Amino acid sequence: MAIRKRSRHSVPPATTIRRKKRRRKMKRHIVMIGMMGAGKTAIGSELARRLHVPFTDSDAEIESAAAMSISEIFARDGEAFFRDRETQVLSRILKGPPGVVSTGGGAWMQAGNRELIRAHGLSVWLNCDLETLWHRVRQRSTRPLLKTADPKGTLARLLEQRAPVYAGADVTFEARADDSIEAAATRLIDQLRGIVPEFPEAK
Ligand SMILES: Nc1ncnc2c1ncn2[C@@H]1O[C@H](COP(=O)(O)OP(=O)(O)OP(=O)(O)O)[C@@H](O)[C@H]1O
Ligand SMILES: O=C(O)C1=C[C@@H](O)[C@@H](O)[C@H](O)C1
Ligand SMILES: [Mg+2]
Repeated sequence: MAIRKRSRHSVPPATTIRRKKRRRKMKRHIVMIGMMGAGKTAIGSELARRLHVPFTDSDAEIESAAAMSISEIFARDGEAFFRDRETQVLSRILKGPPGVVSTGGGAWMQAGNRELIRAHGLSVWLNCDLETLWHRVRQRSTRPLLKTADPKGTLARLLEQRAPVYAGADVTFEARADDSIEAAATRLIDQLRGIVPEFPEAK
């Protein structure tokens, strides 16, 4: 049987086409860090959806493992207990398949967690101003650290203490009060595309 040679202009075999269409795989996690209300969960889940990668939220994982809300865990077992669980859960998530991981607002404050995150992912600080944070968190009573006589003052103090440590993240994303979650995710994707070499194509 005669074997026909492919011309320079012929259509490539189906296998080549499939290989070209296959999505680029992320090699490391993208880890969202920052204050409560900065949008780690909201923007993180939108980012994961657009990149077609798994999304995990450390707060949600702790709550489902304990079958209790974070407020209940703080009230029954205390903050130190919660922080231990947070480290365990983060370690498990970060050793799993790469995706977008949203952390709790205090996770980056522990040196051991920062090491863990640096070993497995790219950290992204959602930098957000106090007024925007307050506007977002004041409606809901799900943040135990804000159950004080002056929650806005507490939020301001936490922001002041934490901002210099958050600033050690690999990437700083300037969260804007007037962005929608979708618009923020689009800006973040554009910013990350220039930083992450194997960045997957986004929707
Ligand atoms: N542009 C925006 N970016 C982020 N969040 C927004 C935006 N606009 C509105 N929101 C709302 O603000 C809230 C942000 O809270 P979110 O739970 O995502 O914060 P978080 O950083 O995960 O906080 P926590 O540390 O408490 O988990 C959500 O209710 C979200 O719907
Ligand atoms: O800022 C923090 O320390 C916290 C933020 C939330 O995500 C939760 O992890 C918890 O309420 C503590
Ligand atoms: Mg969250």
